[in-house]
Amino acid sequence: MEETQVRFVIPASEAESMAQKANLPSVLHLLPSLVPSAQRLARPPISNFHVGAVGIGGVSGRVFLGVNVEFLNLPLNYSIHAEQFLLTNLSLNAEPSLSHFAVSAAPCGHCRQFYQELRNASSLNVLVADSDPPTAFTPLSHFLPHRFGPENLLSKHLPFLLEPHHNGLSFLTNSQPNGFTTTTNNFDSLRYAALDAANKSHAPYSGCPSGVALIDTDGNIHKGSYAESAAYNPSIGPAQAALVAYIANGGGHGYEKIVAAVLVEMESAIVKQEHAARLLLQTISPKCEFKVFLCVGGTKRPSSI
Ligand SMILES: O=c1ccn([C@H]2C[C@H](O)[C@@H](CO)O2)c(=O)[nH]1
Ligand SMILES: [Zn+2]
Repeated sequence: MEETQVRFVIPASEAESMAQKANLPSVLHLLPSLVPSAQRLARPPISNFHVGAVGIGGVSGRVFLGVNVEFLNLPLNYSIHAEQFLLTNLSLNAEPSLSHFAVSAAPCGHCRQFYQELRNASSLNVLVADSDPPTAFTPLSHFLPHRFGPENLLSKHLPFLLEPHHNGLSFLTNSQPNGFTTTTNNFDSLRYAALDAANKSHAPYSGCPSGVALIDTDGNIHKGSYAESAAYNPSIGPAQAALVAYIANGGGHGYEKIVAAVLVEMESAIVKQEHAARLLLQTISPKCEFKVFLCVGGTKRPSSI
């Protein structure tokens, strides 16, 4: 597969014709064949270990890519695993479920845990493409038996990760901080994009949803929603999620093009993203102007829509 053909989201019809052209019986067979192309899109300047994950949306049949992303000069736990990138990519494209994915190396324990957030976690099919011939698709429950997951903490009637919901957040009146002098004239769009991302955030454990929106020098906005794990630590922060969008939307090789960022989180939040998000964004793009807007509303348990 030529690299130029591969994007982070492949429409279902295109995936089908790619499978046909490659003489593959179905799009499921295409997933492992795209793994090497995904690996080439990874950004691991610390490990130089390229991980690629390729999954198929359970509803649309679109094919989604995920790659690992590491950040120089930051602690390792700011990194994004390819499997986390993949789920974030589905989320930002409003794909409500994942049925199969292929990945270049066995998913680590942290990723096995993160995938427990999906309603179909046990029957999600995983193919590890590092052996020749590759192993067959195998249910995630094989990789993580006796799991800890959302059911340990929450009712199963609540929306799971990727399932549509709205957190009911809105801005405090006069929430524009004094002295915010963004050089972009799309500032209001940035603020509302971050609010939209916060409203889509999956934060049922803390009740503290949040979202980040970035703007680049071309005026493109990239937004990401905070997504929690029942086991807390595998959660993905809103700035990481927005960087997934930046990369998946074809943002440049580096991050210097990111000129401004807005975080929206709740005034009453007991889990705050502000410091971690600022540290991440200003480390990778030192000139990035970073502001926080507080919001109110929301319920501890998001409502399904
Ligand atoms: O399940 C895994 C395990 C590791 N990595 C990445 C994280 C880091 O960037 C590099 C080395 O661990 O590989 C993943 O993307 N997925
Ligand atoms: Zn992992």
